[in-house]
Amino acid sequence: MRLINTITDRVTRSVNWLITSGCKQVYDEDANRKIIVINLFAMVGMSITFALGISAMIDNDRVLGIVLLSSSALFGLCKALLLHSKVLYNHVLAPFILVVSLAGLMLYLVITGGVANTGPLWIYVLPPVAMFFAGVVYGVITVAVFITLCSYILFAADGWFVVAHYTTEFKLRLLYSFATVTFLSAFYEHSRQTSFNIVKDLSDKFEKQAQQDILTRLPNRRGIQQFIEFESARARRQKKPLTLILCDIDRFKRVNDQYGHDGGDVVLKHVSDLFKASIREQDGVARWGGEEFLFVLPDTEESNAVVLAEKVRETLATSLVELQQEKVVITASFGVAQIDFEQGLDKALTLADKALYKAKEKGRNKVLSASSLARL
Ligand SMILES: Nc1nc2c(ncn2[C@@H]2O[C@H](COP(=O)(O)OP(=O)(O)OP(=O)(O)O)[C@@H](O)[C@H]2O)c(=O)[nH]1
Repeated sequence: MRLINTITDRVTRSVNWLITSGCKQVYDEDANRKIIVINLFAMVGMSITFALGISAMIDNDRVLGIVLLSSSALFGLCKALLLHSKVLYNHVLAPFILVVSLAGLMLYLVITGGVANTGPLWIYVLPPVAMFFAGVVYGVITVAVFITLCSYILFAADGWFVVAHYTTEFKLRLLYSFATVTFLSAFYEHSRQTSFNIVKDLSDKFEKQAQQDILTRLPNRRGIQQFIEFESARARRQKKPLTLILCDIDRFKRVNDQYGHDGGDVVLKHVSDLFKASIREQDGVARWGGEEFLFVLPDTEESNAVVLAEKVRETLATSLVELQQEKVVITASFGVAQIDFEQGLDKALTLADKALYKAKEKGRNKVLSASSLARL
């Protein structure tokens, strides 16, 4: 049983690796989905053309055999390109080779008729594949070039170029039906792309909303998380300091009790606007909880963060907020802690929280740093 599980697990992982090679996190979902289809198409195309090529060779049809085996090799090349993530633009190069080799193979089948004149039946594969891999514009251009070449080969060059014999009705209907399939494929791909873009825009909008606090327009806890992780990684890599300031509005419950929830919201907006205006472009500030805010200050030592917190504290305390025709003084307390990368982010947050608690304890409207706690 364990052996079967191990084998199933290995097979699943190998198949997964084979069909997802070339996918990258930096590409959007649609691009990665295309890469998976390219992988599948290249593998299926490589296998089928290889089998047909060997069969043609056995039947002594050397030219068809060589063409099919060459196509198989080109499909294999697409797969190999996707396996090598270091090849630049491999996700563009692979579908290009795939579409061009497919078009070449289809032209060959039209010219020679393939097996018993059934070759042209395969050309309907080209429009949906070209549209999907190259997009509507390049797909239509590719298919237009293909139809032009086909028309020339079937009509103008007839007699010396086309090896297979087709009736004029067959040739005309082949081109009409091919043009119809092309139109339908372009229409389908355009609708698919449009629907994808609408869904993506909506999903981006919802994602943004989920990361932003509606009242203050500041990032919320979830929204600042990515920024903290990114800046932590950068600070650790570049051996630069990164400091956090946790801030809590003083006696906010009283504001709510006295001026109502709407009055409290006005204060939250006032404080947020003031915080946003106080930081540098590279800094981040978020609404961490109800009346709690978190500043993330890259390339800043704890002592410098204390200076900034002092400045913000003083500006807030001196900028009065108008609530029900009254000018109200709003103050806040601040806890500052530099991240020690040996101890991690959570430890710095705990220290900042402790410093903030101490600042409240010492009478509020104060700034305290984590390192000053030891001296208290
Ligand atoms: N208006 C408003 N109030 C909120 C919001 N989120 C949290 N609050 C209120 O904020 C208040 C926080 O009160 P406490 O945690 O007791 O703290 P405090 O009154 O600020 O006292 P200290 O922190 O000790 O100075 C609570 O009454 C919450 O209901 C919000 O979005 N809008």
